[in-house]
Amino acid sequence: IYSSDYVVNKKLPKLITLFPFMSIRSVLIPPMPLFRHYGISSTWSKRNSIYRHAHLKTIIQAPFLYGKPSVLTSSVEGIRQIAALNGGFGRTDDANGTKDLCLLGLNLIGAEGEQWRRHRRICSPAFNRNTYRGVWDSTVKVYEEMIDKEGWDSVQTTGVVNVNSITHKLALFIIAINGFGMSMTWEEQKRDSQNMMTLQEVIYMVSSHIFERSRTPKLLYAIGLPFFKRLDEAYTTFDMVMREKIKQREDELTILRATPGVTENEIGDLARDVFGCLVNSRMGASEGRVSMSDDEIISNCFGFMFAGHETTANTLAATMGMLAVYPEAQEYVYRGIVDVLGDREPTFDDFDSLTVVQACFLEGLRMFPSAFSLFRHAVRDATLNIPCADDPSSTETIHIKKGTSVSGDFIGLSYDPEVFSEPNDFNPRRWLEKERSPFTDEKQADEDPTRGSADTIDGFMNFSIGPRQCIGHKFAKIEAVAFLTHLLRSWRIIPVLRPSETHQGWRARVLEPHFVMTLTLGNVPVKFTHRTS
Ligand code: HEM
Repeated sequence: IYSSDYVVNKKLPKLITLFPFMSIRSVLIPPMPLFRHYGISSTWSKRNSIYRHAHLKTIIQAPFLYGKPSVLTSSVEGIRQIAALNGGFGRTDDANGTKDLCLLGLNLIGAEGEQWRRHRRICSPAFNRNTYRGVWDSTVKVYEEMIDKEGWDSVQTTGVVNVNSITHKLALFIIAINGFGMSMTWEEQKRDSQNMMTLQEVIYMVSSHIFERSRTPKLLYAIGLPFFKRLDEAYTTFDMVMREKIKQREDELTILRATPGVTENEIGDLARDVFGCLVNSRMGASEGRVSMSDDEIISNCFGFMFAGHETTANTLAATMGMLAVYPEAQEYVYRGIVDVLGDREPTFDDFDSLTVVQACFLEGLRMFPSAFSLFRHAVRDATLNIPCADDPSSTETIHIKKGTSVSGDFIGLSYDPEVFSEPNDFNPRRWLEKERSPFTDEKQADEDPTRGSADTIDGFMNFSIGPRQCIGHKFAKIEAVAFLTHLLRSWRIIPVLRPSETHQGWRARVLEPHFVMTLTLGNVPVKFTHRTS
């Protein structure tokens, strides 16, 4: 069933399953390994082991009850090839949910070909130093508000805190502030006298029910079920607020542009966030620049919310969870922060020097790749040339028929011991090979001219690679580094253990993700103890 119509190489090892890993049935039906149904979390539960016998680190996943066979690869070269723009693999597909993300109009995530190029050309300049400074500053502001409103400033130890709820709120706020130009406060807002949803509720609702919105038949709205009424209200309000914001920002920019003597820098200041840059890009359209419609601006902001909220929040929660499991790594990161800052407050300009915090976040992302798979399908008959695992100097060509799904497995890659030694250990130091380790001789470390960069490790792709690489990767890193630096310099993260539970036992119980569109963590219970206590 799988060799002739889809994948041509019969030699590839096949993992026979009941359904495809990535299918609605895999999400809905709990795993039953006895019946060869492993569920959507298969690549996590098997980590790298499914490739152990595959001499190409590439297998065919062959469902026998329902669905088409697909190719799954954790090979660095394989993932590079499927991520390339002209390699014969496309992203947008009904099956992988990208089309749902265009429910408000075309955007960067859902576009292909020339349309994608246009969106990327307009969106890329919006991720600039001004925006990043805004991301840092707003993260610090939200952090300070959190400390104040949660009452942490008057205690030495907090009660049990679910880290995940903090990081989700933080990440959503930072996207709303910098992606849509909205203002958000940590304290819950109150509804007005007409009981209209607050802006926070609107944003929560819109960001967490994308698939319900795109896949539910209109009839359910017509019946007037309360949930769908609220969903409708949220989406309608979101659309209205965004249109008003576009108009308002456009008016401000028009006035500024018409003022004699105003420099491009001053205009840039007003277009200070991603949203402002998208609006501003349109103002130059008459000068021959490419531009976007209102719908496309709104849809792109919506896309940033989807792409940047859960991913950043889950990675931050996982990183903090791992820091709780590995207190010595936490002390290492703390000492790295003190090395850079001493007693003074961190600023955006410290970002490049805070390599140890960057490393900590990258290590969290390696161990929990929130975007866990690179979904592609062959848009024509295509080939992959993959080095053999047992002899990397020889390659094998895999022929793939048009229409076959091909996934890059970031979990398999991240836990491949040939790419990351001791992959089950949380080890931020691996990103800073040349960084001073606490055990290195002081003088020798100071003389090392290459010290100090959290460079990416060859083979790390959890922000993807190639032309469609995550446009928000630096946005996410800056947000994470600003938050973790502030938190870790004042607080120790301690896991809330059950009686006689070990740190590793806590890790196995708590840091076990579940999967929908992203790799997601549940409740991550910790305590924070002030470092002065
Ligand atoms: C830890 C956080 C993040 C992770 C792990 C992550 C991961 C990824 C990955 C793997 C892709 C490529 C998907 C593919 O090629 O099919 C991607 C694309 C994308 N990401 Fe992120 N992302 C993160 C944060 C963000 C943030 C904060 C934003 C926006 C503010 C963002 C916006 C996007 C967009 C718009 C794309 C599509 C780019 C294109 O197709 O040209 N991401 N992300």
